[in-house]
Amino acid sequence: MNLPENLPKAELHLHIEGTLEPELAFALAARNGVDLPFADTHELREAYRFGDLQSFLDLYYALMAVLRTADDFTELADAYLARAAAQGVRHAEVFFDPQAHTARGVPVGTVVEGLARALERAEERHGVTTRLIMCFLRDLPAESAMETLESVRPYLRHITGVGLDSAEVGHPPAKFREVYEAAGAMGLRKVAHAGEEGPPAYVREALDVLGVERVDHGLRAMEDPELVERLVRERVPLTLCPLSNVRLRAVDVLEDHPLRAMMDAGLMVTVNSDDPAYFGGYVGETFHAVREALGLTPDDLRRLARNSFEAAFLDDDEALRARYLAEVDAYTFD
Ligand SMILES: Nc1ncnc2[nH]cnc12
Ligand SMILES: [Zn+2]
Repeated sequence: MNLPENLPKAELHLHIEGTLEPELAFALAARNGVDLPFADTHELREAYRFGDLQSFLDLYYALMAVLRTADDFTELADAYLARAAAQGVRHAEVFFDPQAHTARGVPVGTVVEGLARALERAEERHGVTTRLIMCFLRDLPAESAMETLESVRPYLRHITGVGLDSAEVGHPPAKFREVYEAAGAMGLRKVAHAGEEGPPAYVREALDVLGVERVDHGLRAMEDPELVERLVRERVPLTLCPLSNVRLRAVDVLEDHPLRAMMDAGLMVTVNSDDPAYFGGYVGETFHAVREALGLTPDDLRRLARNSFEAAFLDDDEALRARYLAEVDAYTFD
């Protein structure tokens, strides 16, 4: 059955560590001899009530303790890709947080090679093409980000771009000017979280100082009409994550989410799942939820799916992008 939410799409805002389901967390904890401060998966799920971004990040980083070997990262990514494929994802650009692992003594090569093994066989196994994007933790010093960038030189063939995530307020994009310059010189594409909890000025800075090609979230850009006009004019893609915004209290309820208003304003928006194991749904479920809550039409959904492929880092394979766009156009809704 061709469910509307399963139409072909690209997922462009997905933290692989945020796909760690409680069941896999406990299985890896047992395998690696890691003690989790929760009795079982039920008790862990009970902890998924967040007041803001930081309260989520505290749990998100704590649970990563179970990820230790390259096989762990492969298994994590494989599980995500299987689920995503079942919900119509044809292309996934996957974020990971190297510093969250190296800080625990896991070598960056273990992380990259573990993830790359799953991503590189995903086309054959799941029918999903992939890109890998390494994110810097913005609440750590810029020097740490620069060292992290240097440390991945041996693995650059696996990495398409850099991003910026973690606690936003108080850590403006400009803090990472030199790091992004260096990343650009290494041929890496650039994105950054901005305007999730931070002000519209952070979105401008991400564009003007870091030179990002897409803005992750960008929600608070809506407070600044001039910025909106610019984002429309320059067709800057915004990778929205509506379920995340509700769970982290950026919006009260999904019905209040500005997605529809952003589309109406002419913004190039995409819909993504962010950290699906924590926020109540993968991207298909997210499409379903926004369709119900905001009354999106089949044409709206098709627009979102087209945007996702247009915003994807597929410039090295325009024929593939064209094929994906044709798949969106050919998809019929039940
Ligand atoms: N939504 C989010 N914002 C900032 N950092 C993150 N890391 C994982 N998910 C994140
Ligand atoms: Zn995110």
